[in-house]
Amino acid sequence: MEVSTAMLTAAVVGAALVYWFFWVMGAAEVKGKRAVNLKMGSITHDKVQDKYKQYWSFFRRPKEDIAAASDENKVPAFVDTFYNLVTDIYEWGWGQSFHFSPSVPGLSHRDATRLHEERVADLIGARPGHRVIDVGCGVGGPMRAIAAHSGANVVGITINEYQVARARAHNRKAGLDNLCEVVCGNFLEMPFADASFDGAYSIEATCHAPRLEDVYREIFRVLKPGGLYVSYEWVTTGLYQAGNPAHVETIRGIEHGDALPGLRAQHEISEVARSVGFEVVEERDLALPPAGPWWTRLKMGRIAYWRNHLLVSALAALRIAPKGVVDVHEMLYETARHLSDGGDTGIFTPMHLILCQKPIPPPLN
Ligand SMILES: C=C(CC[C@@H](C)[C@H]1CC[C@H]2C3=CC[C@H]4[C@H](C)[C@@H](O)CC[C@]4(C)[C@H]3CC[C@]12C)C(C)C
Ligand SMILES: C[S@@+](CC[C@H](N)C(=O)[O-])C[C@H]1O[C@@H](n2cnc3c(N)ncnc32)[C@H](O)[C@@H]1O
Repeated sequence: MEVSTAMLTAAVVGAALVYWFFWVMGAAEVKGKRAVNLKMGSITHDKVQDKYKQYWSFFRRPKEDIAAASDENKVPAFVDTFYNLVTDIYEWGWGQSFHFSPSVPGLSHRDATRLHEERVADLIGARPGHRVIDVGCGVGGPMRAIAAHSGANVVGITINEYQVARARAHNRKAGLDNLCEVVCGNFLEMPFADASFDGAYSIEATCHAPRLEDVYREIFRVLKPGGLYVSYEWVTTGLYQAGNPAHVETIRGIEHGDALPGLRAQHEISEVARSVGFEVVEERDLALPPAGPWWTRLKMGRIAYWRNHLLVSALAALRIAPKGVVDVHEMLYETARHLSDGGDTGIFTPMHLILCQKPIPPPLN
């Protein structure tokens, strides 16, 4: 082979490899969000690393400090920063639904996710003509599944402006913008009238509230009497021992890498629900057998993590992605380790289900 032919072949093969690495492999989980499109929400390129450092130093403090009265109002702002930093990486590496689900033999992750979401619609009896609120809606994966499955109108609320834009774009693309609406706001002070929703749900979102009672009280307020509310809560289980250093490290790791002001214990959830006026209809941990482990999806991704690390490092070096993206990606890698330790030991569950009803007041005589 002539030298020029060999060089040309090498160039073509090289170009094909780069294309495959960045554009084909770059779309790790769902086609549509590619590594080359990783932005960091509404943070400008030059501010990403600083914002990441601010986030990290806030959430790494002892949880008593985070919960201190003076800081409670700051939590939603840091949660907003967190979602600016992670939203694109989540979409790229996980999909449009930012939650876990029990693995189901024979079902893909996508189908198991959809099943976990449709369960919510069925539990609250969502149906055409109903107006349902999605508290902490992310980029709207669950909202679209629930609207499509039930025919109900769904209004999502998220603290993060970037997620609002992503969710609206996905709703339009899926042809569901007639049923799905997204609002930017704080779920601790929702911009909705009293008794304006027929049903409500939250999927792995209320764990971001410094005090669970504040968000549950708001949900109670906007629900119509008789309306049902279901939530998948992140909690420590009865197996967690506060005196066991390995347990403490796992739970602290989950809190730091997921913008959580402090995980609650499983038994606290129904106490809080009742304290704001709800009747508890059902409560159980969906992670318990016979459910398949929710954390295997995290473990199976080792090679994908390594590939993703190489990709984000290359993109940051080429200045296509902001420099801080590598730090954020490393933080998520560590978080995935703590989450799967939480699953292996059984000290943590992200799917403690609580189904509540707002009582109908007795008629006045
Ligand atoms: C409910 C919450 C988020 C839950 C999950 C959707 C996310 C928790 C940890 C995330 C991830 C960890 C590792 C990432 C990996 C290093 C990267 O290459 C690709 C994306 C990850 C898999 C990422 C995806 C989303 C999570 C599983 C919290 C915040 C309350
Ligand atoms: C892990 S994501 C889950 C998103 C969605 N439920 C899903 O399963 O795809 C948590 C969501 O809660 C939202 N959130 C956290 N704190 C909030 C607050 N104070 N007000 C409104 N939304 C909040 C985040 O912006 C994010 O959309």
